[in-house]
Amino acid sequence: MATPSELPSQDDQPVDAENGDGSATPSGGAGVCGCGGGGGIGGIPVVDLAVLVDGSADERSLAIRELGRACEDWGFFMVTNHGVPEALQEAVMDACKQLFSLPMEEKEEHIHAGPMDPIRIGSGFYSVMDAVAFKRDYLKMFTHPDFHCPAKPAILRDIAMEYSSCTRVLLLQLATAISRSLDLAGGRLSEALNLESCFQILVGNHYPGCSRPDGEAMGFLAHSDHGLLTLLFQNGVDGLQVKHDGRWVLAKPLPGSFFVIAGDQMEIVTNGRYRSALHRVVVGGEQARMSIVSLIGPCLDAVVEPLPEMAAADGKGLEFRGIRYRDYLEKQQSKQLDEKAALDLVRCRLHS
Ligand SMILES: O=C(O)CCC(=O)C(=O)O
Ligand SMILES: [Fe+2]
Repeated sequence: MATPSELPSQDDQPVDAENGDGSATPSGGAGVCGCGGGGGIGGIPVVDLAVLVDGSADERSLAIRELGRACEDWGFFMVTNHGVPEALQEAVMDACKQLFSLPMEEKEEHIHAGPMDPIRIGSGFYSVMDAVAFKRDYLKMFTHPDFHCPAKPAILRDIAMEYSSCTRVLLLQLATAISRSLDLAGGRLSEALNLESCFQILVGNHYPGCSRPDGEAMGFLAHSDHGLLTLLFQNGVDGLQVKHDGRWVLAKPLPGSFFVIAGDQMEIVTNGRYRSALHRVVVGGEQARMSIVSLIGPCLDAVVEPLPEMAAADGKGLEFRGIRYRDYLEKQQSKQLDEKAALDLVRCRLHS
């Protein structure tokens, strides 16, 4: 359970990445360029996948440069025109909602699961404010290379399988473009991390609404994700915040977009050039918040270490030691969430 010091304080309030009228639009325009944000009004970068994949050669190379800047400056961006059907997103959200409302005995067998079990259902109390407890319920399921899914609700299986494969394609496309943004061949990251056998999980997060609309509390403590890339969408209730330039920024999605979050394996393999993004969830409104996460990491047996090209390129030497992703995951999952402390397990030297 979080201590009061983990609650957002007055001077820790997020900067709104929106335009003052409640809308969030890409600050640079989403036209032909693949990434419309990052400059101007300080918005979260926006990457247009259609431009990245199908644009002219010039448009693609500009989009890749801007994607690289988004990874370097934020480790967090939105992706639009991503090709994942909206109906599929709604279906997966709905199926997860059904799972959370099942009676306890229907979920029992997965509630006592350990961090490396392929299906886990749990609840985490993260904070208390004025005796009001805020809670996060979650479902975690491993979906690749082997697909696992709770038996109930029955509709979840096919939907989750489809959503998992659709979002895996998208995440692998982004990994290829990110590889290019590092001046490497498109397949370099995939080859180094054996992404053909990538580890993938789907996570459903549910933060129940609260009858005290003035209350605000942590739904999910500040952390970075353990994998390579995380894709996330929400049910229309804001709460996700990302740390940028030392300040918390409220993440407001463009309609139809996903958030993409760089994880710890991205930081290791790029030798710190693309750092994992610190993010958290602050909840407290009357409406329940839900988010659906699809995360890919390296193959569980891949030893993740800085690419030699990256270590040589910046001349600062190796920032991280190699580690098998499975070992990293086990260690990270068995510890209390503590911002980016898990990365210290593999840090060669603490940078200033
Ligand atoms: O609910 C959210 O928006 C964030 C969830 C998250 O950070 C996670 O599942 O790792
Ligand atoms: Fe996360």
